[in-house]
Amino acid sequence: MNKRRIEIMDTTLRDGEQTSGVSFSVSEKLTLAKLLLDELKVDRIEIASARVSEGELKAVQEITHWAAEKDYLDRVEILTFVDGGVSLQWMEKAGAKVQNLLTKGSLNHLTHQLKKTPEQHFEDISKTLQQASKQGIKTNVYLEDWSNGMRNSKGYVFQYLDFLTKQPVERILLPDTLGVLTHNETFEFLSQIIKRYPDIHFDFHGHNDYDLGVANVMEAIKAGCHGIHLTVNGMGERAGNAPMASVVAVINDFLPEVEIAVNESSLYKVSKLVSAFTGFGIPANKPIVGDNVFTQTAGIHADGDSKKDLYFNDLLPERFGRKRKYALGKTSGKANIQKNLQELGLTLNNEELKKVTQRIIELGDKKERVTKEDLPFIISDVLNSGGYQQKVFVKSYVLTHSKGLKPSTTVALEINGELHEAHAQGDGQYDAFMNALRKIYKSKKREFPKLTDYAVRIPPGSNSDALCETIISWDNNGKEFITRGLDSDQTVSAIKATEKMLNII
Ligand SMILES: CC(=O)SCCNC(=O)CCNC(=O)[C@H](O)C(C)(C)COP(=O)(O)OP(=O)(O)OC[C@H]1O[C@@H](n2cnc3c(N)ncnc32)[C@H](O)[C@@H]1OP(=O)(O)O
Repeated sequence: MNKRRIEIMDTTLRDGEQTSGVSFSVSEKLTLAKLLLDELKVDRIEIASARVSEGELKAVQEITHWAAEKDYLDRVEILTFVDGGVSLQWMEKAGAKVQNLLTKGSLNHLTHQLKKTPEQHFEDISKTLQQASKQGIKTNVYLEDWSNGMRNSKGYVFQYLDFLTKQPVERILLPDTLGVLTHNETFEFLSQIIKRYPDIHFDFHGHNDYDLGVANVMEAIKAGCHGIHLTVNGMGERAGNAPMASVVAVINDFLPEVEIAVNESSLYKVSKLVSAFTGFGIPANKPIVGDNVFTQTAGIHADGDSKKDLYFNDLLPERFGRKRKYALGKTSGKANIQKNLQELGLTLNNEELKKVTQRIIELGDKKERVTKEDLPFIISDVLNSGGYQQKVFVKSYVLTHSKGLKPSTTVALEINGELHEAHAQGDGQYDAFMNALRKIYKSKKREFPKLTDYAVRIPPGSNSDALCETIISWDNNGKEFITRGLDSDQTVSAIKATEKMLNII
């Protein structure tokens, strides 16, 4: 089958940055631009609105400098305004070569915001296009509020498109600016336009106000659109834009007639990086990239998977560089526990398995979070079998915190019956504690894992706000795991989580 190639334009760095509270630094924008084009392999990126700030200008200059060396300038776009050439001067300074000119796609916006007639607007646009051509800048044109335009002032939209399709324009960008379209309307409106102008390249830009972003993008492609606009993690103003990872999976799995260049296996990495740069956590249930989306929780599901992968769908985690997990909690059955024991290389007989399952269900009932790494401790406790022997003990420590002096600690650690002591300073008490441990492990030439995430919370369901839980993620030579500690003192709960880690590596 001859596949239809669709362009993916990522606008995380422009529309995504319009998420309230988000601002990328210059180096973050450059890092993401490189990752999006070189690794995720989107076709184009929109990286800023013109005129925004000095910092934005600097970021765009750095990206265009890099893009020029790679011959990517045609793939790097800037949102500009119909402002008598001010945005174009900004583009010149920034070294950018493609503008996405923001114009009015509804009579409502044109009349009330710009206070112009269609003829005046077209005249202004025509002058901007001529100026751009003189400067060697290519133009795509946004019809802002186009979706409402199609509902309420269709005559204006077609009058404008008749004008625009005769202008020196590369692509026409059709945004559902307020995320109001249904999937049926998206298909209907775009079909009408694409049939009328079959030789013009149209992009669709979907917002997610009704959670219809992905569905609308799908309909836009079916209607014959040539490009779509997406953001990583669905970042963007209000409810955000159509999210990259979900749309890519939908195209790959449900639209076999369509071809895209995006590299599925990089989606998770890019998503994590955007989350780290923006401080916007990825919801655990966000398709493809959320923490929980490849975790089976119900005992029946784990059982079906053990027998014949019965609860798998086409979204195999390995496609996205991820792994299937089996959660432990009150809906666990024996099969969940078995799956986790296999990973840890542990075996239990049927009787033991029942007892451990029962304890995990009890803990789940109390809203306690149980991780795979807790299993050895639970087994040891439940079976009191002596089968699991704790090897490493944090025997004693002193932590100091004082004004004007660096926090410091002295730690005594018992490893396989041998006592070690170390003293260290750090940026905080826990950092000092970790530095002391690192010293001991270095002197013993033992590996020490990297801490990759650290979260503190009051455990859900806990009646006391004096109790605190620290959940730490570790990476030991590519093997990732999580440990938890519970205490009334935040640092002590982190130390307890760390002691568990020392007994796992
Ligand atoms: C599709 C989208 O998401 S659109 C998002 C576009 N990007 C942004 O707005 C983010 C960056 N914006 C900014 O930094 C600022 O708004 C600037 C620099 C563009 C303008 O700032 P200010 O001069 O302070 O104006 P302010 O933001 O209050 O108002 C916007 C002005 O632009 C005008 N305007 C609105 N749309 C357009 C357009 N497509 N082209 C030109 N001017 C426009 C408005 O009518 C208003 O003009 P007025 O002050 O003469 O009434």
